[in-house]
Amino acid sequence: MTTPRIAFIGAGNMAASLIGGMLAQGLPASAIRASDRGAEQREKINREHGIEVLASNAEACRDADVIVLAVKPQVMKDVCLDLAPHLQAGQLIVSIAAGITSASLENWLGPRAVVRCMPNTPSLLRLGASGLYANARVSAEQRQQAEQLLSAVGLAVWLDEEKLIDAVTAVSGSGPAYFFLLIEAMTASGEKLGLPREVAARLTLQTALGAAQMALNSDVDAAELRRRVTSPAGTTEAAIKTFQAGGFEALVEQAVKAADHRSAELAEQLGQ
Ligand SMILES: NC(=O)C1=CN([C@@H]2O[C@H](COP(=O)(O)OP(=O)(O)OC[C@H]3O[C@@H](n4cnc5c(N)ncnc54)[C@H](OP(=O)(O)O)[C@@H]3O)[C@@H](O)[C@H]2O)C=CC1
Ligand SMILES: O=C(O)[C@@H]1CCC=N1
Repeated sequence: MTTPRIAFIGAGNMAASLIGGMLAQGLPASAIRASDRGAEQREKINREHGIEVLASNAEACRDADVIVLAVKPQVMKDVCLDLAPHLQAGQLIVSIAAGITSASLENWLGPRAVVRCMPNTPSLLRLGASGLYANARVSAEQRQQAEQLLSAVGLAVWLDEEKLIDAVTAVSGSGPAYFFLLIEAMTASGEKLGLPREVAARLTLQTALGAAQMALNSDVDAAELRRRVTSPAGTTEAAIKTFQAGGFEALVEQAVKAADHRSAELAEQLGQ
């Protein structure tokens, strides 16, 4: 397959993570263009990634094979309505916005091949996790193009049901922030116990990395790996009992459900 020309509309945090990951994977900088309304942001992305970053969304899209819509959900409608007259036949629209349905995008852009995708920021390190959903207009070649782009920056999983993008958003789209919160809390706790902050942070991070690698490479599940750390009447048991007494699992479930709910709510609020 030839290298697709990609245009990113909105060059913020998530676009930068995807662009950085794609370049690191070997995509030439000349294959990627972006646009952003902020002059400072345009300069920053151009400086950091060596790609062309334009002020005009329409110009960024000209002759692109794949157009990645990477603006906030709240401005998506206006961006799409402005862009619609400038789109060319055969262009694939990939939206990474939380909560904006493919039907809304087609209302604003006209009938289009649309892939909804929910990536996450570790894509920058090519350790991303994305869920993808294609509408019925997406051809087999376009499906492959979308998969090629997202699998270049990590795990890419297709979903048969668009509704499940809300769940992906709640688990892996927002997920890095949950782990960062745990890292922050564990580091602060280590510091309170007397460790220098830097030492507490490094121990926490290496433990997070080691635990994730172990779980990925193991043929037993996370619950069994946890049991293997937890000696009867030992220190881990004391900590786990405290987590459970505080309702840890139920709290995680509530938090993930809140993100899923918010994604559906965004679709209702912003989809008209
Ligand atoms: N951040 C994340 O972890 C993830 C985000 N997403 C989705 O990605 C999308 C982008 O999020 P994120 O990168 O965090 O947001 P950012 O605000 O960092 O990026 C969006 C960029 O688009 C610019 N922009 C706004 N309006 C326009 C316009 N009319 N034309 C061109 N550029 C414009 C913004 O400029 P300005 O700052 O001036 O508004 C900003 O630089 C969202 O829809 C979000 O749901 C999906 C997965 C993960
Ligand atoms: O918080 C948000 O709405 C976006 C979507 C997933 C991660 N960040």
